[in-house]
Parts: sequence; structure tokens; C-alpha cells
Amino acid sequence: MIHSPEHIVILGAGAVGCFVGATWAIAAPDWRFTLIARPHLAQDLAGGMRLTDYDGLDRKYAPQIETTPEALRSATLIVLTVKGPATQAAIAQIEAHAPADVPVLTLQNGLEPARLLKQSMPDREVLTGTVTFNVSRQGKNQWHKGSRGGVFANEHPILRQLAEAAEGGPAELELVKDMVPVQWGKLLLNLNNAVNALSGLTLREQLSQRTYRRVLAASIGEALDIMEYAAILPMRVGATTPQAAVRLLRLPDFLFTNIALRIQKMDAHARSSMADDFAAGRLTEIDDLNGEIVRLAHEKGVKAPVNAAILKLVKLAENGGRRQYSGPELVDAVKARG
Ligand SMILES: NC(=O)C1=CN([C@@H]2O[C@H](COP(=O)(O)OP(=O)(O)OC[C@H]3O[C@@H](n4cnc5c(N)ncnc54)[C@H](OP(=O)(O)O)[C@@H]3O)[C@@H](O)[C@H]2O)C=CC1
Ligand SMILES: CC(C)(CO)C(=O)C(=O)O
Repeated sequence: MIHSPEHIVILGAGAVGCFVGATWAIAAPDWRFTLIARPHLAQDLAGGMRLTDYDGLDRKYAPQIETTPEALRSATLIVLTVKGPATQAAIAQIEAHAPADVPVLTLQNGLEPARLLKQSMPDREVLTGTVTFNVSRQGKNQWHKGSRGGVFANEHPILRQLAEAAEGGPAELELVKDMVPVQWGKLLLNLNNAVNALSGLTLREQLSQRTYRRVLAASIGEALDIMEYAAILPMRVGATTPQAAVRLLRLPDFLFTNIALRIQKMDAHARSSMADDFAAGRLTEIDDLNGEIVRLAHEKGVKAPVNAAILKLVKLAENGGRRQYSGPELVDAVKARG
């Protein structure tokens, strides 16, 4: 049940901003939702957007779109959905335009964007959230939820109302007191972003090949060992615990594809958000994902050779180096740099 009239401003209309923002707007029709988008995207959305998912969702929605940060002035909650490297610029816009008592909810991957927001805006309430499903843009104005999952976020009165309104929908919101274990759990899922990007394949094609899964299992296994050493307890955010995921990833192809990929409802077209960055020639979020594990290892005086090697390969790819590896080639490249 929606009580107070709120104005939710989504800063960064892309895959997550458009899908989550529009689904929440449909669930809370008495509230105002504004998407702040790049001008080219605003043009593409002039005729409205289409939201679809693996379960037959097919909805049209006409969003309110702005291309300047002015809308932040009347926001009662800002939802930040830009990629990691765009965070600093978004903070400058928030500080310049939004009243100091307006909270910001970040739905960005990794732990670093939330840290940066808190450090840069110490007097503003910063809420943390994460989206556990994949969203891809299909065509000019269609956003597609391509895997099972929902949204986790910190407890907050506005989000409590939104959670009730969004219940049962495609971007269901689960509120938790402490987001830190959820963020670490989500980070483990995101260790596949780099493997997927370096494969040049869809998530389904990449995860169907055991050699890529061997690299991923090694990356998650190493991260789990380092987290344990650092007394960090990641929360389960996917279909299984991270420890069980490592065992599942090592299964033969026919077992893995028939069990894990089916449970996850992995769409045939879905790619990781890092693969989207490769495709667009943008910097990736690698420093906030595998880089977080390498930093943690360094802080604790231990090594993270697998994640350090993956980090190097993605950095090379960002700088014009090789971007596509077959499974066996990726295994060798990681071993050679580990
Ligand atoms: N895609 C997915 O499936 C998932 C993504 N995530 C995470 O969610 C976050 C967002 O990812 P995603 O939606 O894929 O990213 P996208 O690149 O699709 O969307 C971000 C959009 O915000 C725009 N943007 C950046 N800065 C501004 C600004 N100051 N004002 C207006 N627009 C701006 C970008 O434009 P430009 O490119 O020109 O900078 C881009 O269009 C990331 O942290 C990602 O890791 C989490 C779960 C799933
Ligand atoms: C949902 C998931 C793990 C995979 O799509 C993701 O967060 C991403 O692509 O960034």
C-alpha cells in the first residue's frame, strides 16, 4: 500500500535503470518516477518502452525522461544506476542539485561505488542495493529480464512501501538491515562478468562450456578462501550457496546445463554487463569486481593469482588487447599470468 507521494529519480537510464525503474513505476502508479538519460536514449524512448522477461512479461510503459540533472531538485529518493566509472560525475550532479536530506540508493555492482558515495557525501543518507538478475537491451526501446532474481536493498521507509507495491513483480524488492554480506555474495556472482566478457559469448553459451566454468570456479573458490581468511561471510544471493556453486560449476556439461542453467532460467541472449562494456568500447567495472578480491588479498597479506590474472586480461582488453578467448585459451592465459 502506497502512502506518501514520492518522487523517485533514477540517475542513469540504462539496462538496470530502465527495467527496474519502469517496473517499480508500474507497481507504484501514484508516485512520480523520472529517468535521467543520455539525450540519444531519450530520443530512442520517445515512443515509450517495452519491458519483457523469460516468464512472458510484455508491458509497454511511457516513462518521464529528463536529459539534465535538474529533476534531482524535487527528488525524494535518488536511485543511482550508472556504471562504476561514472559514479564520481554522478556524485557531482547529486551534490549540485539534490537537497542534502534526499537519500541515494545505489544499485551498482561491487562494494566500491557505495564506499565512494559515503565518503564523498558524508552528510547524505546512502542506501545500498543490488540487482541479482540480468537485464539486456533488445532493440531501441526494449529491456529484457534474462535470468531469475530480484533486488535487495537496505531498510528504509520509502523502500518499505515500494517493496510492498513491487511484491510478486519482476523487480521484487527484499529489504535487509545489513547489505554488506549481500554485496559480498553478489560480488561472487559478478566474478563471472569478466569470464563472460572474455569469452565473447552469451552467458548461456559460455556457462555451457566446462573450460570457462573451470576458470570461474577457480576465481570464486579463491575469493571464498580470501573472504574466509578476512572473516567475511558472503550471503547467498543466487540459487545455491557460493560453495555449492563452485561444486556445480565443475560438473560435466550435460549435468550443468540441465540442472543449473534451467533453474536460473538463463535467457539465450543474456550477456554480462561487462560484455556490454566491451561491446560499447567503454571502461569496465573490473577494478570493483575481481579487483576487490585482489585488494582484499593484498590487505590481508595473501595472494589472489587467479583474480589478479583475470584483472590483467580485462585491462589488456580495455586497452585494445585481445577480447575473445576460447575456454582452453582462457585457462592457459589465466595460468600464464597467475
Ligand atoms: N545489466 C545488468 O544485467 C546488470 C547490471 N548491474 C549493475 O548496475 C549498474 C548499471 O549497469 P547497466 O544498467 O548495465 O549500465 P548501462 O550502461 O546500461 O546504463 C547506465 C546508463 O547511464 C548513463 N549515464 C551515466 N552517467 C550518467 C549521468 N550522469 N546522467 C545520465 N545518464 C548517465 C550511461 O550513459 P553512457 O554509457 O553514455 O555513460 C548509460 O546509458 C552497474 O553497476 C552494473 O554492474 C547489476 C545487475 C545486472
Ligand atoms: C546479474 C549479473 C550477475 C549477470 O548478468 C550481473 O550483475 C551483471 O551482468 O552485471
